[in-house]
Amino acid sequence: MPDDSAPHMPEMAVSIRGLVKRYGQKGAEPKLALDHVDLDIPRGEIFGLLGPNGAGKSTLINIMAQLVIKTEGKVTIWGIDLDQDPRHVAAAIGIVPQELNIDPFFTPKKLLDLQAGMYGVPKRERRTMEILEALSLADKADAYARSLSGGMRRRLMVAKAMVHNPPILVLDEPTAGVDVELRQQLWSYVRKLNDDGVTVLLTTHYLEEAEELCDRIAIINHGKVIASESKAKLLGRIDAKELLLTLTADLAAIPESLARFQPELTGARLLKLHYKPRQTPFAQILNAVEEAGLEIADLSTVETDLEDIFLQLTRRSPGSAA
Ligand SMILES: Nc1ncnc2c1ncn2[C@@H]1O[C@H](COP(=O)(O)OP(=O)(O)OP(=O)(O)O)[C@@H](O)[C@H]1O
Repeated sequence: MPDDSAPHMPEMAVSIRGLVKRYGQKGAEPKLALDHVDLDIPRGEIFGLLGPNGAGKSTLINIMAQLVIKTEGKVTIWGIDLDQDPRHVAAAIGIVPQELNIDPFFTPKKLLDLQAGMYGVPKRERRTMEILEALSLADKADAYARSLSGGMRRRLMVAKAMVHNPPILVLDEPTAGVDVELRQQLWSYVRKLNDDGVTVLLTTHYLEEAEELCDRIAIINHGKVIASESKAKLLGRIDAKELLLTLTADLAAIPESLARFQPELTGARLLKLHYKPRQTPFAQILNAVEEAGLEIADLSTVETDLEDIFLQLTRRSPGSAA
């Protein structure tokens, strides 16, 4: 695990300024995939990068992984400028790609050894078994990779990305197409690595994953970062809640006096009201319901979730088709 006691630990694990990527296309205008992106990922956090398909997430990650060459801008990883010292940048970062490209005839132990060799980790400093243990793969250390389950293969990809002990781990869609149980397992591994001091950047399509796991979230759309803040702040952005009322008697028509709460009758006795908690005290709604002659048997409120915020932000952002 990264040595937390080391001096000169950067405040930001990743810092990006004015990052532009234009993909050249034969006979067509270049495709602007990243449009002056600024992004800071504080050390020690789990940071989620969200965005619709084609937003530019993979391009951003691939620039950090040095698989794609940027057009403009400055990328600093663990305090190191990508242009000045690409080799040390590569050493500071471990990437778990989306695809499970594992040679079926290697054993996990062999795979990690090869990877460590590739990164120039001296034999005596290799922690192959320690990493396999951390990812619950120790008992499969000598099994052929082809005999591993999908979940084990994914864990092996994480293990592979960690062999050179990078302080930053990047996971591209770690749980795409993965079942619920396995997703929970992977989340707990990511949390464990993070508890041990690893800064984690993950891209995801699953808003639930970001909500569950991330300290901070950036939303990218059409190559632009349209939000980047703590999860709590992001979730607090929308002042909107729903109140679900179960009434003691069937309701034929919604009383006019409740119109300001955009009421919806979702069942004979089920009434949904919308309100802005910062503007409307809860008691005011209950009074209005009582004055309208309705009797409440039960009630519950529904919080805004990341999905509402995501949809609102990506719809609002310029160039959006929605
Ligand atoms: N090699 C390329 N040549 C031309 N255009 C490309 C290339 N790679 C990506 N693009 C375009 O750049 C934009 C951003 O793509 P990118 O793959 O970074 O998006 P993404 O957010 O990762 O999407 P997804 O979630 O679908 O992987 C898209 O419009 C894509 O079509």
